[in-house]
Amino acid sequence: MSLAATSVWAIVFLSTLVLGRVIYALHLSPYRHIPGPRVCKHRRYGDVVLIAPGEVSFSDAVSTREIYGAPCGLPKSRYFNNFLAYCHRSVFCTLGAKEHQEILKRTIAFYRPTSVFKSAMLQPVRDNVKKTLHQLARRTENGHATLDILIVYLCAQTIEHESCFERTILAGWMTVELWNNLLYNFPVAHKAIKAIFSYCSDKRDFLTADDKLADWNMRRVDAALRKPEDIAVDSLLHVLSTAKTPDGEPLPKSRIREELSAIPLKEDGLSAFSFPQSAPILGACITESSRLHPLSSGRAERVVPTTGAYNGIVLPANTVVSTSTLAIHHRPEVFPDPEAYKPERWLNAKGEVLRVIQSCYIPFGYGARLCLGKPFAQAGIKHFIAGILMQFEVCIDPRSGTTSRTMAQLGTQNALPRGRRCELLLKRLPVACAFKQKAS
Ligand code: HEM
Repeated sequence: MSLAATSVWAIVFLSTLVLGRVIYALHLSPYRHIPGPRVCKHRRYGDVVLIAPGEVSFSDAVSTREIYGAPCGLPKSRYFNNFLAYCHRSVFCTLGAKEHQEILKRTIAFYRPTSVFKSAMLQPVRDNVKKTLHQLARRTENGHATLDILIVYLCAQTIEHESCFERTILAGWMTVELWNNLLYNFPVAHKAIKAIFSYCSDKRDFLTADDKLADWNMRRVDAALRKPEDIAVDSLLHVLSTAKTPDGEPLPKSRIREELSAIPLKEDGLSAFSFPQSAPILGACITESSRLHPLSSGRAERVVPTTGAYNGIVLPANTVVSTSTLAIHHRPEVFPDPEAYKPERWLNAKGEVLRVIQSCYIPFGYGARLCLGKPFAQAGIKHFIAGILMQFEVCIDPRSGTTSRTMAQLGTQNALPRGRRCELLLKRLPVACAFKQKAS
Protein backbone atom coordinates (compact mmCIF):
# COMPACT_ATOMS: atom_id res chain seq x y z
CA MET A 1 0.00 0.00 0.00
CA SER A 2 1.31 3.45 -0.89
CA LEU A 3 2.17 5.99 1.78
CA ALA A 4 -0.76 8.22 0.75
CA ALA A 5 -3.26 5.35 1.03
CA THR A 6 -1.86 4.36 4.43
CA SER A 7 -2.23 7.95 5.63
CA VAL A 8 -5.83 8.11 4.43
CA TRP A 9 -6.67 4.86 6.24
CA ALA A 10 -4.97 6.13 9.38
CA ILE A 11 -6.99 9.37 9.26
CA VAL A 12 -10.25 7.46 8.67
CA PHE A 13 -9.45 5.09 11.53
CA LEU A 14 -8.62 7.90 13.97
CA SER A 15 -11.68 9.95 12.94
CA THR A 16 -13.93 6.91 13.51
CA LEU A 17 -12.41 6.42 16.94
CA VAL A 18 -12.96 10.07 17.89
CA LEU A 19 -16.52 10.08 16.49
CA GLY A 20 -17.32 6.84 18.33
CA ARG A 21 -15.99 8.34 21.57
CA VAL A 22 -18.12 11.48 21.12
CA ILE A 23 -21.29 9.46 20.32
CA TYR A 24 -20.64 7.24 23.34
CA ALA A 25 -20.09 10.24 25.63
CA LEU A 26 -23.21 12.06 24.44
CA HIS A 27 -25.71 9.19 24.12
CA LEU A 28 -24.52 5.96 25.73
CA SER A 29 -22.20 6.76 28.65
CA PRO A 30 -23.66 6.37 32.17
CA TYR A 31 -22.39 9.94 32.73
CA ARG A 32 -24.22 11.50 29.76
CA HIS A 33 -26.51 13.48 32.11
CA ILE A 34 -23.52 15.32 33.62
CA PRO A 35 -21.79 18.19 31.77
CA GLY A 36 -18.21 17.36 30.78
CA PRO A 37 -15.64 15.94 30.49
CA ARG A 38 -13.87 19.23 30.54
CA VAL A 39 -11.62 21.32 32.71
CA CYS A 40 -13.46 21.74 35.98
CA LYS A 41 -15.42 24.97 35.53
CA HIS A 42 -18.20 24.97 38.09
CA ARG A 43 -19.02 28.62 37.62
CA ARG A 44 -19.94 27.94 34.02
CA TYR A 45 -21.37 24.42 34.15
CA GLY A 46 -22.99 24.31 37.60
CA ASP A 47 -22.56 22.28 40.78
CA VAL A 48 -21.82 18.95 39.10
CA VAL A 49 -19.13 18.55 36.44
CA LEU A 50 -17.67 15.45 34.83
CA ILE A 51 -13.95 16.25 34.99
CA ALA A 52 -12.68 13.02 33.43
CA PRO A 53 -14.28 9.74 32.39
CA GLY A 54 -15.66 8.29 35.62
CA GLU A 55 -14.70 11.31 37.73
CA VAL A 56 -17.27 13.81 38.97
CA SER A 57 -16.61 17.08 40.80
CA PHE A 58 -19.16 18.81 43.05
CA SER A 59 -19.18 22.32 44.49
CA ASP A 60 -22.08 22.48 46.95
CA ALA A 61 -22.51 21.86 50.68
CA VAL A 62 -25.11 19.06 50.43
CA SER A 63 -22.97 16.88 48.17
CA THR A 64 -19.90 17.64 50.27
CA ARG A 65 -21.72 16.34 53.34
CA GLU A 66 -22.80 13.21 51.45
CA ILE A 67 -19.29 12.53 50.17
CA TYR A 68 -17.19 13.29 53.24
CA GLY A 69 -19.63 13.58 56.15
CA ALA A 70 -19.18 11.75 59.43
CA PRO A 71 -19.41 9.07 60.70
CA CYS A 72 -17.22 7.60 57.98
CA GLY A 73 -17.75 9.24 54.58
CA LEU A 74 -17.11 7.36 51.33
CA PRO A 75 -13.84 5.39 50.99
CA LYS A 76 -10.81 7.20 49.55
CA SER A 77 -9.80 6.51 45.94
CA ARG A 78 -6.70 4.68 44.69
CA TYR A 79 -5.11 8.09 44.14
CA PHE A 80 -4.08 7.94 47.81
CA ASN A 81 -1.86 4.93 47.05
CA ASN A 82 0.54 7.57 45.76
CA PHE A 83 1.12 8.58 49.38
CA LEU A 84 2.34 5.19 50.60
CA ALA A 85 5.72 5.63 52.24
CA TYR A 86 7.99 2.59 52.03
CA CYS A 87 4.85 0.44 51.51
CA HIS A 88 3.42 1.79 54.76
CA ARG A 89 -0.10 3.20 54.82
CA SER A 90 -0.34 6.19 57.17
CA VAL A 91 -3.65 7.43 58.55
CA PHE A 92 -3.82 9.92 55.66
CA CYS A 93 -3.80 7.29 52.94
CA THR A 94 -5.92 4.56 54.47
CA LEU A 95 -8.79 3.96 52.08
CA GLY A 96 -11.66 2.28 53.94
CA ALA A 97 -13.40 3.37 57.14
CA LYS A 98 -12.48 0.28 59.19
CA GLU A 99 -8.75 0.47 58.47
CA HIS A 100 -8.87 4.24 59.11
CA GLN A 101 -10.57 3.86 62.49
CA GLU A 102 -7.98 1.34 63.61
CA ILE A 103 -5.03 3.64 62.92
CA LEU A 104 -6.91 6.67 64.20
CA LYS A 105 -7.39 5.10 67.62
CA ARG A 106 -3.61 4.91 68.02
CA THR A 107 -2.79 8.42 66.76
CA ILE A 108 -5.69 10.78 67.52
CA ALA A 109 -4.44 11.87 70.97
CA PHE A 110 -1.25 13.23 69.46
CA TYR A 111 -3.10 15.65 67.16
CA ARG A 112 -5.66 17.10 69.62
CA PRO A 113 -5.48 20.87 70.26
CA THR A 114 -4.88 20.11 73.95
CA SER A 115 -1.71 18.22 72.94
CA VAL A 116 -0.63 20.71 70.29
CA PHE A 117 -0.95 23.80 72.49
CA LYS A 118 1.65 22.50 74.91
CA SER A 119 5.03 24.16 75.00
CA ALA A 120 6.88 20.94 74.12
CA MET A 121 4.99 20.85 70.80
CA LEU A 122 5.08 24.56 70.05
CA GLN A 123 8.64 25.31 71.12
CA PRO A 124 10.23 24.10 67.84
CA VAL A 125 7.75 26.27 65.92
CA ARG A 126 8.62 29.30 68.08
CA ASP A 127 12.35 28.64 67.70
CA ASN A 128 11.90 28.52 63.97
CA VAL A 129 10.04 31.84 63.95
CA LYS A 130 12.70 33.44 66.14
CA LYS A 131 15.48 32.24 63.91
CA THR A 132 13.73 33.60 60.84
CA LEU A 133 13.09 36.95 62.55
CA HIS A 134 16.77 37.28 63.46
CA GLN A 135 17.72 36.67 59.86
CA LEU A 136 15.16 39.15 58.61
CA ALA A 137 16.44 41.73 61.11
CA ARG A 138 19.96 41.25 59.75
CA ARG A 139 18.74 41.64 56.18
CA THR A 140 16.86 44.84 56.98
CA GLU A 141 19.67 46.50 58.92
CA ASN A 142 19.53 49.46 56.52
CA GLY A 143 15.87 50.01 57.32
CA HIS A 144 14.20 47.91 54.65
CA ALA A 145 14.73 45.09 52.14
CA THR A 146 12.79 43.21 49.52
CA LEU A 147 12.76 39.52 50.23
CA ASP A 148 11.24 36.50 48.63
CA ILE A 149 9.42 35.33 51.72
CA LEU A 150 8.79 31.94 50.17
CA ILE A 151 12.48 31.17 49.99
CA VAL A 152 13.32 32.97 53.22
CA TYR A 153 11.23 30.54 55.18
CA LEU A 154 11.99 27.53 53.04
CA CYS A 155 15.76 27.87 53.23
CA ALA A 156 15.73 28.89 56.89
CA GLN A 157 19.52 28.84 57.38
CA THR A 158 20.57 30.04 53.98
CA ILE A 159 18.48 33.03 53.06
CA GLU A 160 21.57 34.92 51.90
CA HIS A 161 21.71 32.81 48.77
CA GLU A 162 19.50 33.81 45.88
CA SER A 163 20.09 30.62 43.92
CA CYS A 164 19.56 27.86 46.41
CA PHE A 165 18.76 24.20 45.90
CA GLU A 166 15.20 24.74 47.17
CA ARG A 167 14.53 27.11 44.30
CA THR A 168 15.39 24.39 41.79
CA ILE A 169 12.91 22.10 43.54
CA LEU A 170 10.21 24.75 43.24
CA ALA A 171 10.97 25.17 39.55
CA GLY A 172 10.83 21.40 38.96
CA TRP A 173 7.53 21.19 40.79
CA MET A 174 5.80 23.22 38.14
CA THR A 175 6.65 20.63 35.49
CA VAL A 176 5.77 17.75 37.80
CA GLU A 177 2.38 19.35 38.46
CA LEU A 178 1.66 19.64 34.73
CA TRP A 179 2.32 15.92 34.23
CA ASN A 180 0.62 14.70 37.41
CA ASN A 181 -2.76 13.96 35.82
CA LEU A 182 -1.07 11.51 33.51
CA LEU A 183 0.76 9.96 36.47
CA TYR A 184 -2.42 9.34 38.45
CA ASN A 185 -4.53 8.12 35.52
CA PHE A 186 -1.96 6.33 33.33
CA PRO A 187 1.13 5.61 35.48
CA VAL A 188 2.76 3.37 32.87
CA ALA A 189 2.50 6.03 30.14
CA HIS A 190 3.89 8.57 32.61
CA LYS A 191 6.85 6.33 33.40
CA ALA A 192 7.52 5.71 29.70
CA ILE A 193 7.39 9.41 28.79
CA LYS A 194 9.64 10.29 31.72
CA ALA A 195 12.20 7.67 30.67
CA ILE A 196 12.11 8.60 26.96
CA PHE A 197 12.37 12.33 27.65
CA SER A 198 15.27 11.98 30.08
CA TYR A 199 17.06 9.62 27.69
CA CYS A 200 16.60 11.71 24.55
CA SER A 201 17.19 15.15 26.03
CA ASP A 202 19.92 16.45 28.27
CA LYS A 203 17.36 16.95 31.07
CA ARG A 204 18.24 13.88 33.12
CA ASP A 205 16.28 15.17 36.10
CA PHE A 206 12.99 15.55 34.19
CA LEU A 207 10.01 15.00 36.59
CA THR A 208 12.23 14.22 39.56
CA ALA A 209 11.33 17.25 41.71
CA ASP A 210 9.03 15.12 43.90
CA ASP A 211 11.84 12.67 44.66
CA LYS A 212 14.21 15.55 45.38
CA LEU A 213 11.67 17.06 47.73
CA ALA A 214 11.26 13.77 49.57
CA ASP A 215 15.07 13.52 49.95
CA TRP A 216 15.27 17.12 51.08
CA ASN A 217 12.59 16.52 53.73
CA MET A 218 14.29 13.34 54.95
CA ARG A 219 17.66 15.12 55.19
CA ARG A 220 16.11 17.89 57.26
CA VAL A 221 14.35 15.45 59.55
CA ASP A 222 17.56 13.47 59.91
CA ALA A 223 19.60 16.58 60.69
CA ALA A 224 16.97 17.74 63.16
CA LEU A 225 17.07 14.44 64.99
CA ARG A 226 20.84 14.60 65.26
CA LYS A 227 21.15 18.28 66.18
CA PRO A 228 17.74 19.72 67.03
CA GLU A 229 19.04 23.17 67.97
CA ASP A 230 20.60 23.68 64.56
CA ILE A 231 17.74 23.26 62.22
CA ALA A 232 14.27 24.62 61.96
CA VAL A 233 11.89 21.73 61.40
CA ASP A 234 8.76 22.76 59.65
CA SER A 235 6.53 21.38 57.01
CA LEU A 236 6.60 22.72 53.52
CA LEU A 237 2.87 23.21 53.84
CA HIS A 238 3.51 25.87 56.42
CA VAL A 239 5.96 27.56 54.15
CA LEU A 240 3.50 27.76 51.35
CA SER A 241 0.69 28.85 53.60
CA THR A 242 2.61 31.72 55.05
CA ALA A 243 3.50 32.82 51.57
CA LYS A 244 -0.14 32.88 50.61
CA THR A 245 -1.28 35.20 53.30
CA PRO A 246 0.02 38.49 51.91
CA ASP A 247 -1.98 38.04 48.74
CA GLY A 248 -1.80 41.57 47.47
CA GLU A 249 -4.80 42.71 49.45
CA PRO A 250 -4.07 44.98 52.38
CA LEU A 251 -4.26 43.12 55.68
CA PRO A 252 -5.79 45.25 58.41
CA LYS A 253 -2.37 45.16 60.03
CA SER A 254 -2.92 47.93 62.54
CA ARG A 255 -5.90 46.03 63.97
CA ILE A 256 -3.91 42.84 64.10
CA ARG A 257 -1.03 44.60 65.87
CA GLU A 258 -3.42 46.11 68.36
CA GLU A 259 -4.86 42.69 69.05
CA LEU A 260 -1.43 41.08 69.33
CA SER A 261 -0.20 43.79 71.69
CA ALA A 262 -2.83 42.68 74.19
CA ILE A 263 -1.45 39.13 74.22
CA PRO A 264 1.32 38.64 76.78
CA LEU A 265 4.77 37.84 75.44
CA LYS A 266 6.88 34.89 76.46
CA GLU A 267 10.55 35.10 77.39
CA ASP A 268 11.48 34.59 73.75
CA GLY A 269 9.72 37.86 72.82
CA LEU A 270 6.95 36.19 70.79
CA SER A 271 3.23 36.25 71.55
CA ALA A 272 2.04 33.52 73.89
CA PHE A 273 -0.76 31.90 71.93
CA SER A 274 -2.00 29.53 74.55
CA PHE A 275 -5.15 28.30 72.81
CA PRO A 276 -6.44 28.24 69.20
CA GLN A 277 -8.91 31.09 69.63
CA SER A 278 -6.30 33.69 70.64
CA ALA A 279 -6.06 36.65 68.25
CA PRO A 280 -9.43 36.35 66.48
CA ILE A 281 -8.69 39.15 63.97
CA LEU A 282 -5.45 37.51 62.85
CA GLY A 283 -7.37 34.21 62.79
CA ALA A 284 -10.05 35.72 60.52
CA CYS A 285 -7.36 37.09 58.16
CA ILE A 286 -5.75 33.66 57.87
CA THR A 287 -9.13 31.97 57.41
CA GLU A 288 -10.11 34.38 54.63
CA SER A 289 -6.74 33.95 52.98
CA SER A 290 -7.20 30.17 52.94
CA ARG A 291 -10.66 30.65 51.47
CA LEU A 292 -9.30 32.61 48.52
CA HIS A 293 -6.12 30.57 48.20
CA PRO A 294 -6.74 27.14 49.74
CA LEU A 295 -3.48 25.37 50.35
CA SER A 296 -4.80 22.04 49.24
CA SER A 297 -7.53 22.59 46.77
CA GLY A 298 -8.46 19.32 45.24
CA ARG A 299 -8.22 15.59 44.73
CA ALA A 300 -9.80 14.70 48.06
CA GLU A 301 -11.14 11.83 45.98
CA ARG A 302 -13.64 9.30 47.23
CA VAL A 303 -15.26 6.29 45.53
CA VAL A 304 -18.99 5.68 45.20
CA PRO A 305 -19.48 2.07 46.45
CA THR A 306 -22.86 1.34 44.79
CA THR A 307 -24.88 2.87 41.97
CA GLY A 308 -27.25 5.41 43.45
CA ALA A 309 -28.34 9.03 43.72
CA TYR A 310 -25.96 11.49 45.31
CA ASN A 311 -27.64 14.81 45.98
CA GLY A 312 -30.13 13.83 43.28
CA ILE A 313 -27.53 12.86 40.65
CA VAL A 314 -27.36 9.17 39.72
CA LEU A 315 -23.79 7.90 39.68
CA PRO A 316 -22.62 4.39 38.71
CA ALA A 317 -20.70 2.33 41.27
CA ASN A 318 -16.94 3.08 41.38
CA THR A 319 -17.36 6.68 40.20
CA VAL A 320 -14.63 8.85 41.69
CA VAL A 321 -16.15 11.91 43.36
CA SER A 322 -14.72 14.99 45.04
CA THR A 323 -15.62 18.53 46.00
CA SER A 324 -13.72 21.34 44.30
CA THR A 325 -12.38 23.43 47.17
CA LEU A 326 -11.86 26.49 45.00
CA ALA A 327 -15.39 26.29 43.59
CA ILE A 328 -17.18 25.82 46.93
CA HIS A 329 -15.07 28.62 48.47
CA HIS A 330 -16.23 30.98 45.75
CA ARG A 331 -20.01 30.40 45.94
CA PRO A 332 -21.41 33.92 45.60
CA GLU A 333 -24.58 33.26 47.61
CA VAL A 334 -22.48 32.01 50.53
CA PHE A 335 -19.52 34.40 50.21
CA PRO A 336 -20.89 37.60 48.65
CA ASP A 337 -18.28 39.32 46.45
CA PRO A 338 -16.35 36.02 46.48
CA GLU A 339 -13.13 37.30 44.88
CA ALA A 340 -12.69 40.00 47.53
CA TYR A 341 -10.48 39.55 50.56
CA LYS A 342 -12.82 40.27 53.48
CA PRO A 343 -11.67 38.89 56.85
CA GLU A 344 -14.60 40.67 58.47
CA ARG A 345 -17.02 38.12 56.99
CA TRP A 346 -15.67 35.64 59.56
CA LEU A 347 -15.72 38.11 62.43
CA ASN A 348 -19.25 39.37 61.80
CA ALA A 349 -20.96 36.07 60.96
CA LYS A 350 -23.21 34.65 63.64
CA GLY A 351 -25.78 31.85 64.02
CA GLU A 352 -27.12 30.44 60.75
CA VAL A 353 -24.85 32.61 58.55
CA LEU A 354 -21.78 31.30 60.37
CA ARG A 355 -23.04 27.72 60.06
CA VAL A 356 -23.55 28.12 56.30
CA ILE A 357 -20.15 29.67 55.59
CA GLN A 358 -18.47 27.03 57.71
CA SER A 359 -20.25 24.26 55.78
CA CYS A 360 -18.73 25.66 52.56
CA TYR A 361 -15.21 26.16 53.93
CA ILE A 362 -13.00 23.09 53.47
CA PRO A 363 -9.28 24.00 53.19
CA PHE A 364 -8.51 21.26 55.74
CA GLY A 365 -11.02 18.81 54.31
CA TYR A 366 -14.40 17.93 55.75
CA GLY A 367 -16.10 15.45 58.05
CA ALA A 368 -14.70 12.06 58.86
CA ARG A 369 -11.26 12.62 57.33
CA LEU A 370 -10.72 16.24 58.37
CA CYS A 371 -7.04 17.19 58.59
CA LEU A 372 -5.68 15.98 61.91
CA GLY A 373 -2.80 18.46 61.71
CA LYS A 374 -5.13 21.47 61.46
CA PRO A 375 -4.49 22.85 65.00
CA PHE A 376 -0.74 22.39 64.58
CA ALA A 377 -0.66 23.93 61.10
CA GLN A 378 -2.78 26.89 62.20
CA ALA A 379 -0.64 27.47 65.28
CA GLY A 380 2.50 27.53 63.13
CA ILE A 381 1.02 29.97 60.62
CA LYS A 382 -0.24 32.23 63.40
CA HIS A 383 3.10 32.34 65.19
CA PHE A 384 4.99 33.11 62.02
CA ILE A 385 2.72 35.88 60.78
CA ALA A 386 2.35 37.42 64.25
CA GLY A 387 6.14 37.41 64.72
CA ILE A 388 6.71 39.19 61.42
CA LEU A 389 3.91 41.71 61.80
CA MET A 390 5.07 42.78 65.25
CA GLN A 391 8.54 43.62 63.99
CA PHE A 392 8.09 44.69 60.39
CA GLU A 393 5.88 46.75 58.14
CA VAL A 394 5.07 44.40 55.26
CA CYS A 395 3.79 45.16 51.79
CA ILE A 396 4.15 43.84 48.26
CA ASP A 397 7.14 45.54 46.66
CA PRO A 398 5.60 47.47 43.74
CA ARG A 399 8.85 47.10 41.75
CA SER A 400 8.98 43.32 42.14
CA GLY A 401 7.15 41.03 39.78
CA THR A 402 4.85 39.79 42.59
CA THR A 403 1.19 40.47 41.84
CA SER A 404 -2.05 38.71 42.68
CA ARG A 405 -1.66 37.02 39.28
CA THR A 406 1.76 35.54 40.05
CA MET A 407 0.48 34.53 43.50
CA ALA A 408 -2.42 32.55 41.98
CA GLN A 409 -2.28 28.87 42.75
CA LEU A 410 -0.31 26.69 40.38
CA GLY A 411 -2.63 23.73 40.34
CA THR A 412 -5.31 21.86 42.21
CA GLN A 413 -2.85 19.82 44.20
CA ASN A 414 0.00 22.23 44.36
CA ALA A 415 -0.31 25.29 46.53
CA LEU A 416 2.80 26.79 45.02
CA PRO A 417 2.20 30.29 43.63
CA ARG A 418 2.47 30.44 39.85
CA GLY A 419 5.33 32.91 39.98
CA ARG A 420 7.21 30.73 42.52
CA ARG A 421 8.05 33.91 44.42
CA CYS A 422 6.39 36.14 46.94
CA GLU A 423 8.50 39.27 47.08
CA LEU A 424 7.66 41.49 49.99
CA LEU A 425 9.06 44.81 51.07
CA LEU A 426 9.93 44.59 54.73
CA LYS A 427 10.60 47.73 56.77
CA ARG A 428 11.61 47.38 60.37
CA LEU A 429 9.20 49.02 62.74
CA PRO A 430 10.84 51.48 65.11
CA VAL A 431 12.51 49.38 67.78
CA ALA A 432 10.57 51.15 70.53
CA CYS A 433 7.30 50.14 68.90
CA ALA A 434 8.30 46.58 68.17
CA PHE A 435 9.49 45.82 71.65
CA LYS A 436 7.22 48.13 73.60
CA GLN A 437 4.95 45.39 74.75
CA LYS A 438 7.85 43.17 75.76
CA ALA A 439 8.93 45.75 78.31
CA SER A 440 5.45 46.29 79.68
C1 HEM B 1 -1.77 24.34 56.17
C2 HEM B 1 -1.41 23.10 56.17
C3 HEM B 1 -2.31 21.92 55.90
C4 HEM B 1 -3.36 21.78 55.04
C5 HEM B 1 -3.94 22.83 54.12
C6 HEM B 1 -3.85 20.43 55.15
C7 HEM B 1 -4.93 19.92 54.43
C8 HEM B 1 -5.44 18.65 54.60
C9 HEM B 1 -6.60 18.14 53.91
C10 HEM B 1 -7.42 18.91 52.86
C11 HEM B 1 -6.82 16.88 54.34
C12 HEM B 1 -7.97 15.96 53.93
C13 HEM B 1 -7.61 15.12 52.74
C14 HEM B 1 -8.81 14.30 52.30
O1 HEM B 1 -9.93 14.50 52.75
O2 HEM B 1 -8.62 13.44 51.44
C15 HEM B 1 -5.79 16.57 55.31
C16 HEM B 1 -5.69 15.37 55.99
C17 HEM B 1 -4.71 15.11 56.92
N1 HEM B 1 -3.72 15.97 57.36
FE1 HEM B 1 -3.45 17.87 56.78
N2 HEM B 1 -3.09 19.77 56.08
C18 HEM B 1 -2.14 20.64 56.57
C19 HEM B 1 -1.19 20.38 57.52
C20 HEM B 1 -1.05 19.19 58.19
C21 HEM B 1 -0.04 18.92 59.21
C22 HEM B 1 1.01 19.93 59.68
C23 HEM B 1 -0.24 17.64 59.61
C24 HEM B 1 0.52 16.84 60.65
C25 HEM B 1 1.00 17.36 61.74
C26 HEM B 1 -1.37 17.09 58.85
C27 HEM B 1 -1.88 15.82 58.99
C28 HEM B 1 -2.96 15.31 58.30
C29 HEM B 1 -3.48 13.96 58.47
C30 HEM B 1 -2.90 12.90 59.41
C31 HEM B 1 -4.58 13.82 57.61
C32 HEM B 1 -5.44 12.58 57.42
C33 HEM B 1 -6.62 12.63 58.35
C34 HEM B 1 -7.50 11.40 58.26
O3 HEM B 1 -7.60 10.83 57.17
O4 HEM B 1 -8.08 11.04 59.27
N3 HEM B 1 -1.83 18.07 58.00
N4 HEM B 1 -4.95 17.67 55.46
